[in-house]
Amino acid sequence: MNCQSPIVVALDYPTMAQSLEMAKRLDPSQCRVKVGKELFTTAGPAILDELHKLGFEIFLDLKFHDIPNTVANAVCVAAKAGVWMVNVHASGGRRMMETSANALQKLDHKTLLIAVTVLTSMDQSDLIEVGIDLTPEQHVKRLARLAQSSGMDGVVCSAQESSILSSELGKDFVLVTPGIRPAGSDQGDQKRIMTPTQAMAAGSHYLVMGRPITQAADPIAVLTQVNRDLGVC
Ligand SMILES: O=C(O)c1cc(=O)[nH]c(=O)n1[C@@H]1O[C@H](COP(=O)(O)O)[C@@H](O)[C@H]1O
Repeated sequence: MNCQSPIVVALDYPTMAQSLEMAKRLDPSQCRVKVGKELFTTAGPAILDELHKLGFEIFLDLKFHDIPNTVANAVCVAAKAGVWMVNVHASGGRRMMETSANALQKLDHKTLLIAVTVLTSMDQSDLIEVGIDLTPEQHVKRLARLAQSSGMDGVVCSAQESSILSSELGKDFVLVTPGIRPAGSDQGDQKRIMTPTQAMAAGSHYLVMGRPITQAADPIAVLTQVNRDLGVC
């Protein structure tokens, strides 16, 4: 399915049934979907088959962070399952990312390999508590440069960093941005947020949206409006 929309809907549900109920209301030409830790832990790899059968491209968001051998093998299993995108934590370091990128290159699968920089739920005070005396933007830049030179296709960052990363790392380096909130929607636990239109103008390639769509009274209306505002679909 060739999807023109940059929206990736986060299917953060506690059961496979609930996630499939939402997926069946969505149209794979209007969005991609993300399977994260909650859904994968309850449903296992079977959820990937079910969503593929419905025609969706899938971002498998398990944020792998472990020794190089373990992460590279996990990334390859994900690629063989046919997912469109998979992610690891950039803070796992160069050898972890390079080993994963090299292992993936040997396969015949075109899965995008993306590194998480600084979680969008974190601000400067959270970084200080874990021993990082940099602003979120400085730390994102450092990790994104490391990710790029380690062979990653792109990074997960907040849209607040998209503009600077786009100009420093080039327009082809994929920027996946969660923490997307249409004007007036609940911020929840996200700290570094932007609206969909602002995020695209800043240089984001893909916008991850969960609760603003999945918890809405009419999820399809929200998705349709966002796509319309962005001039796609
Ligand atoms: O890798 C991610 O997808 C991710 C990284 C990050 O820094 N922040 C972040 O929110 N996410 C994911 O993006 C989704 C955001 O969901 P909402 O806050 O409900 O829109 C969740 O599924 C998070 O797990």
